[in-house]
Amino acid sequence: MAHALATAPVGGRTWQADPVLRVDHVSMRFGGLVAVRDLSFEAGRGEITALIGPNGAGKTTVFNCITGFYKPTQGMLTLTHADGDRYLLERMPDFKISAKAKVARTFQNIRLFSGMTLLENLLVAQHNRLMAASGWSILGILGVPSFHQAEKAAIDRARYWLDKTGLTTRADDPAGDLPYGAQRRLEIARAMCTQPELLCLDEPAAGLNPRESAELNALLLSIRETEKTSILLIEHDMSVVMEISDHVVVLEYGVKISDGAPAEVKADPRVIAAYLGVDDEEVGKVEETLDEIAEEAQA
Ligand SMILES: Nc1ncnc2c1ncn2[C@@H]1O[C@H](COP(=O)(O)OP(=O)(O)OP(=O)(O)O)[C@@H](O)[C@H]1O
Repeated sequence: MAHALATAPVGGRTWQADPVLRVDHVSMRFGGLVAVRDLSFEAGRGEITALIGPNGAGKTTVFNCITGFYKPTQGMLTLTHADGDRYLLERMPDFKISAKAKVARTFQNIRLFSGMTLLENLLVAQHNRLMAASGWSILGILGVPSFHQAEKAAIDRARYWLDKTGLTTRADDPAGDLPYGAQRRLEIARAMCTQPELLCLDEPAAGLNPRESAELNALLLSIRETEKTSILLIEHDMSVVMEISDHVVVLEYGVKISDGAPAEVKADPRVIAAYLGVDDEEVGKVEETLDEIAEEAQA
């Protein structure tokens, strides 16, 4: 679903007109295993891009290359801020990717500070900015007004995200006491407190019930509309992918097999084959069947 936030499309592809992220010919090897092979795609600014594929397809490896956990064996990853500043992510250490390039991520397994309160978790996320504002403690100790302003802004931002994620009433509870779905929302709130240009979510709907999954969809759509944040997500839950994505990239065995709008990808025989576990030789049959269905629909 293309939407109003994107600029004029090139060849109908909004994500190519103004990409926040360009992945150019990226490969990642682990010894003899090629986890990602010659992968190229763009994620559009202000759009929700989904990276999908069967287990072991290389999705998390791509995330780890974008966020600096791994250095790709080959290829380029270019992040471009709205003001035009460019960052070559494959050349940057992970702490600079989050602090300077402003890429935030969540993980497949929740990684909150479970003994800290929700509010504390969201303030820790803003530690770098607060440390800089405190002149690495000196201005903070001296009680300089600019530090107090930064501290107040951090608390206001934390409260804003607690509100957006429906967690305000639990602000002073330990994060570990939250139900699973609420912990997932808190992780997203924590990432958003860093005011990212690109928010990377690794299976945000994993383990959620249908109601929580619908709440997640609403939250992600609201982040796109209100904050204009670009989102890249790995997701197995097709209801999430098809309902909220503007653009879907499909991997299988580390290779891109499809790239397009959700409706196009859903009808792509290679994607159907990958998901249904059809052998390569049978892809032709799947294609024929789809053609027949299309012809019948037109008749
Ligand atoms: N650090 C590593 N060392 C060796 N092999 C790895 C490493 N990380 C990933 N792999 C391998 O790379 C391939 C892709 O794994 P990856 O976790 O990226 O897939 P995925 O698409 O995220 O899978 P899932 O949906 O199950 O999370 C797999 O064969 C995996 O075993």
